Amino acid sequence: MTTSLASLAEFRNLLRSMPECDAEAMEEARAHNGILTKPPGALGRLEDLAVWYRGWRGGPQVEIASPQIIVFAGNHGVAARGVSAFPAEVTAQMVANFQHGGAAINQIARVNGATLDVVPLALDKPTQDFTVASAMTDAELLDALCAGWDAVNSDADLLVVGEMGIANTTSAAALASALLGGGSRFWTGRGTGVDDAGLLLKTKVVDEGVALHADHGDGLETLRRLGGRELAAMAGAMARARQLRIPVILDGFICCAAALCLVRTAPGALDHCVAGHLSAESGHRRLLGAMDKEPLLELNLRLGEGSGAGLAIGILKAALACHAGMATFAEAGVSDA
Ligand SMILES: Cc1cc2ncn([C@H]3O[C@H](COP(=O)(O)O)[C@@H](O)[C@H]3O)c2cc1C
Ligand SMILES: O=C(O)c1cccnc1
Repeated sequence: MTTSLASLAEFRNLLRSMPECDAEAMEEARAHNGILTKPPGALGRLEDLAVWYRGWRGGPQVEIASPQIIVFAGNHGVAARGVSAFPAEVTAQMVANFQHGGAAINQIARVNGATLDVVPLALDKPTQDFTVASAMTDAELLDALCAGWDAVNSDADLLVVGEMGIANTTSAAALASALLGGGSRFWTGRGTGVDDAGLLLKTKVVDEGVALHADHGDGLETLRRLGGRELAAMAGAMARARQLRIPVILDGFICCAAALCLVRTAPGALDHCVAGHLSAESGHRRLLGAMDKEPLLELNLRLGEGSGAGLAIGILKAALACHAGMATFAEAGVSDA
């Protein structure tokens, strides 16, 4: 089945008419939490996660059996400005590493029972340097959104989207700065580990991009101007997951910058997403705050690839396993309060 989007206008329309969560399934899940053999609320956020998950899946499904992780890779024209501690060729080299099973995300996917798909996006054709032009044309943005949209497995019951793209923390900082304001230095972090001089240069580059492209449209148009193919593909995949009622775990700063573009195009577009972790990239806490998301984990990761979200799959699986597998007070013969 081909599911590709015909136009950016179609994507915008779809985003504004996405399915909502099933209030009845949520109510049922809440009531079920209340009769399990534990003090009320004692499983904390695990209880909320079970309610949220069941609300998005609807119906009686109570276990997570088929999580999918997709890593999208893209190259950035702005890398030529020297904003990363690593050279641009690392993007393609890491794609090969993902394909051979040698990256962090391969191990995290395996131990959490998730499939891992790797989708390189025109790696030999970097986006335009956003300090001189729009990163992508309309057609390039649409292609990348479609790549994300089409990569989602409709049989998956949970989705994590990750990325690989040297210089993409610069792009993510520019998106956050353009869409949320507050000044580029609030959003610009060290990424792969630039030194103080590198951070200064990176902040200046973000400033230049924002000066050229801010206030020129909605989240999607900002994504076209300041984003990258892998960010757009992540956005396309998150939107497709919403259409399929597949809950999504958000990863770090870059994934969240892509997500921000969706919610700045259609409010409510991220209601099916939960924040997997707090990245050590400096702007992430503020970015999560702007999206009203509370991270599940804080492990000082600053990697991307979907790593923090991939780790949170285990938390969500445990939440659903408790919800479905625990005995009720009546079943276990345990005295109720
Ligand atoms: C070997 C290696 C593996 C990675 N895996 C994820 N990233 C992460 O680092 C990059 C963003 O940082 P910056 O904006 O500073 O380039 C992205 O590719 C991101 O996924 C990696 C980076 C490197 C070097
Ligand atoms: O938080 C992230 O996604 C991140 C941070 C640093 C480098 N790469 C990714």
